[in-house]
This record gives sequence, C-alpha cells and structure tokens, in this order.
Amino acid sequence: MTSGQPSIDAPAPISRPTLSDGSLFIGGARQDALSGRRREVIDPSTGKQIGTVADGDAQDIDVAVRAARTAFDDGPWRRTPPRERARVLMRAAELLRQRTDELIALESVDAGKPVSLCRIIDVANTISHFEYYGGLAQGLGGATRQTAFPSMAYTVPEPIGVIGAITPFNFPMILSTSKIAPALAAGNTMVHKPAEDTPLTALVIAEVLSEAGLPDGVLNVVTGGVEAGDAVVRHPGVDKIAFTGSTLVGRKIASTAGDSLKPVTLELGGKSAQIIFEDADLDIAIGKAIEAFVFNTGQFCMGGTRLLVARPLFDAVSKAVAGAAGGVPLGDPFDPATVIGPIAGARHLEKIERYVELARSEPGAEILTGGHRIDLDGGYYYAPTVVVGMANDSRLVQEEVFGPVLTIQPFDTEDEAVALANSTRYGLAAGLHTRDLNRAHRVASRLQAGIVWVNTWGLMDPAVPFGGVKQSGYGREYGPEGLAEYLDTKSVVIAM
Ligand SMILES: NC(=O)C1=CN([C@@H]2O[C@H](COP(=O)(O)OP(=O)(O)OC[C@H]3O[C@@H](n4cnc5c(N)ncnc54)[C@H](OP(=O)(O)O)[C@@H]3O)[C@@H](O)[C@H]2O)C=CC1
Ligand SMILES: CCCCCC/C=C/C(=O)O
Repeated sequence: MTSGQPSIDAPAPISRPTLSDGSLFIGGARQDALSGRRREVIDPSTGKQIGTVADGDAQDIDVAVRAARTAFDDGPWRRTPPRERARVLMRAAELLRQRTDELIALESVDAGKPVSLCRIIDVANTISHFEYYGGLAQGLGGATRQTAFPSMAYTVPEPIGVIGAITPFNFPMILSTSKIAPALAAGNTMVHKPAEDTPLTALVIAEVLSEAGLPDGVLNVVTGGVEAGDAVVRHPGVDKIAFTGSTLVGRKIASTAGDSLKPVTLELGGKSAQIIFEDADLDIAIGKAIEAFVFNTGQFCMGGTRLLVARPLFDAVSKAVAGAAGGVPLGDPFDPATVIGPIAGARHLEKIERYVELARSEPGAEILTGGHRIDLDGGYYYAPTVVVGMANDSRLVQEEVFGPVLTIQPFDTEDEAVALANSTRYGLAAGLHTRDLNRAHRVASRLQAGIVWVNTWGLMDPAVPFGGVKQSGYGREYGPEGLAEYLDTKSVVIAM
C-alpha cells in the first residue's frame, strides 16, 4: 500500500471522538439528572476535560430502580422464553460489532486504553460475552428429581429480580457486560452504576440493547459517584448486588447489603504471584512476567505484580524483565503502536506514586527501572517500574498498587514459592512456569487463587470462570457459574 491508505488487513486508524453530553438511561429513554448536575469527563492522556455526563444521585437511583422494578414485576422480560432473550443478546452483539470503532474511541479516550489493545481485548470480549450468554440462555432449564415418596419433583431456574451492578474504571465495558449479559440472559432487570471516571461506554451498551429489542426499563444506567453507588446498595427495591472494585469498598458494600440480607457477589482486589521455576521456558516466562504487570497499564485486578523466581535465575531474570519492561512502547493511546497508555485518572496515579515512594525508604530495596511519572502531553503517565529487595511483609509487596509496578523476590524451594505466593490477604489469580507437568498440577492445586495460569498469564475467555478467594471476594463471573449467580432455583413437588 502507498499514499497512507490503510491496507485491507489493517484496521482504519481510530481518532479521538467528539463527545455529545451524556445523559442517564432510564426506562428506555435518555434523561438528565434530577438535580441538573453534570460531571466532567477527563481524557487521561491529556488531563483535559472533553465532555460531561449527568451526575446522578440517590434520587435518580430511586427512579431507575422503580423502572427496573416495574419492568421485572409487570413487564414481559422475565416471561420471555430464554431462546427469545438469547436472540436479543445475539442481536446486541452484532450491533456492537458494527459500532466497534466508536466503542474503541470512547473507551480509549475515557480510560486511556491503547486503541490496538482495546479492539482485541475490550471490544472483542464485550461482544463475545453477549454471544456466549445468548448461547447459554438457549439451554436454560431445570431438572426432574426422583423422590422417596410418590411425587413428581422438578426444579425451575428463576431470575432473582432487580440487580444493582456497580463497576470499576479499569475495564469499563468488559466488567459491565460480564454482569449485564448473564443477568439479562437469566431474565433479571438491572440498574447499572459505572465508575465515575469511565462512564461513556455503559451508555452505548444500554442504547444498543434497546435497539436490539430489550424492553424499556430492563437495563437502566445511572452515571454518578459514590452517593449513587451507595443508593443502589441501600435501595429496598434492589434484590441483589453485583460489584467489582476494591476490597475496601467491597467490604462496605457487603456490610450495608447485609442489613437487608441482600445477596452480593464481590470481585475485589488482587496481588497475584507468578512463579518461575528453574526448569521454565525462560523466553515465555520473561515475556509473560512483563505482560502480566504492564497489561492495561497495570490496572488489572489479576495483574501479576509479584514475580517469584528460583534463586539461581533471580539476577538474570530480574535484569531481563527490567530491561525489556523499560522498552515497552508507552504513549498516546490513539497511536496504534502504543502498548502502555496513561493511568485512567489523576487520583489513581497519585496512589501509585505513594506506593513507589515506600520502596525508596526501604533498606535494601532497589528500583531497577521506572519509579517516576512520564511527562507527556499533560497526561497521567507512569513508567513501568521493577523493584527488588523488598521485604515480603512490606506494603509494596502485600498491597494492591493498581499500576505498572512489579516486585521480584527469590525462592529456594517449591514449598517456599507456594508459601510466598499464598502470603497475602488476596487470592484472585496465580501462575507458574515449569516444564514439569507433575509440578504444574501439584503447585496449581496448592495456590490459593480463583484462577491459576500455567506457562501463560491473563488468558481469559467468557467460558472460563474467575473470581476470588480470601479477600479477593466471592462469587464467580464468566462461564455457566457466572449465569448461576443470577438465578434462583425453585423446586416444585407434586403429590401423585
Ligand atoms: N476482581 C475483579 O474481577 C476486579 C477487581 N477490580 C478492583 O477494582 C479496583 C479498582 O477500581 P476502582 O473503580 O478504583 O474501585 P472502587 O472500589 O473505588 O470503585 C468501584 C465502583 O464502586 C463505586 N463505589 C465507591 N464507593 C462506593 C460505596 N461506598 N458504595 C457503593 N459504590 C461505591 C465506585 O464509584 P466511583 O467511581 O464514583 O468511585 C465504582 O463505581 C481495584 O481494587 C481492582 O482490583 C477491578 C477489576 C476486576
Ligand atoms: C484478557 C483480559 C480481559 C480482562 C477481563 C476483565 C477482568 C478484569 C480485571 O481482572 O481487572
């Protein structure tokens, strides 16, 4: 190809979008917040305001919950045959596919995501979620059971009711869809409160589902801050909460919801360890060690932020990881070559800085690469940072930073590697690199985590469940397990 035209293989370049002011989406219609207040939308790659969205609060949540309640109690959705619900989800997937470039542009400008990755990760995964749960909806059904007395007994999977979904800033589309798709497939209705830093794509998803035939009031989106989130949790018209976010906020939500015995699923923080054994394929292991902590600029709850390396390999691996991490292309998310974009918001960047400062005052700690902001276009950039020599009980090793910061520690035995991997309060993901199949199974079974990757990191598919143990939360997303979170089982027993 010449003359700067895109080739047929390369996707067209994505440009920064011009935003129209966003409204709430309630009862199938766009509307302003009752207070009339609006919230700024900031482009993290420049730090500049690029638009506004309605700033919903408790009053708007009340209106949205009433719409969802009416749609659940009196509307057609829960009674729509699962196969027809599946058709709506499949149609939505197709409409989202047609709007791929728009979705990339919105998600990238909102969250600072590199456009190339946003296409293959965020948009692709969002679409495949609707397809996957559309497929599962088609197979929804109960079972007949044998009893010891003369009766006929069967089970019926039933939707729970109105779901309150509260989502974080790091994968706005995916983590919304991983709740919306299974909840709707099961016949529930929903009020969704996206993160205040990244509200844009939630509104497009609601609009697309409506266009695909979702009845009014089934999915309602209230953009807003903490007050709106808290109002979702407290509202008596909400039957269940699906939350992804920090352990700190998850704990508050579980406690508030506990007052009314509202069930909650919690996908919370992580501090995941990746172990490199002496027999690992080092090219793969080093590559994955880097991807695991720079992916999504480190804003990945399953980021591999603690690398544990067999002592004989420790110096060489640390040097290789630090050397290569410093060379990963960082910059404007709209440049197709960019792999590391900005941090999604100023407050998140400041948190990363505070954690790395701890390493500077730790005796014996050494920052092998990074450890500073990158001054570029006024954006919230932070250099990939690799630290060695931290004590295992230091805050940098034990707490979630949520940025591109990796600590590396040596180990001498398999037992020690497992003990170190399990030594935080979190249990979201873990990984190991080895050529020994026995060791792979043995260590995987001993790691306290909802998902374990062997000789890879971060491979995710809508069919494979994930979620936390320990303080990383409870419940599962993805897979049939993710659908089950939105269903109650009713048993019917008929005397014969
Ligand atoms: N386990 C998992 O699957 C995942 C976990 N995460 C975790 O999410 C965190 C990062 O996301 P972040 O957005 O900062 O997380 P937060 O916990 O700060 O916020 C998550 C959501 O909860 C809302 N919220 C905040 N306070 C309350 C409250 N008191 N009541 C109800 N809602 C509230 C937020 O609103 P607002 O935006 O207005 O503050 C946001 O919509 C990390 O800890 C990460 O590990 C992220 C992705 C996946
Ligand atoms: C390949 C990664 C897709 C991300 C899926 C959503 C999970 C988010 C998180 O754990 O932060």
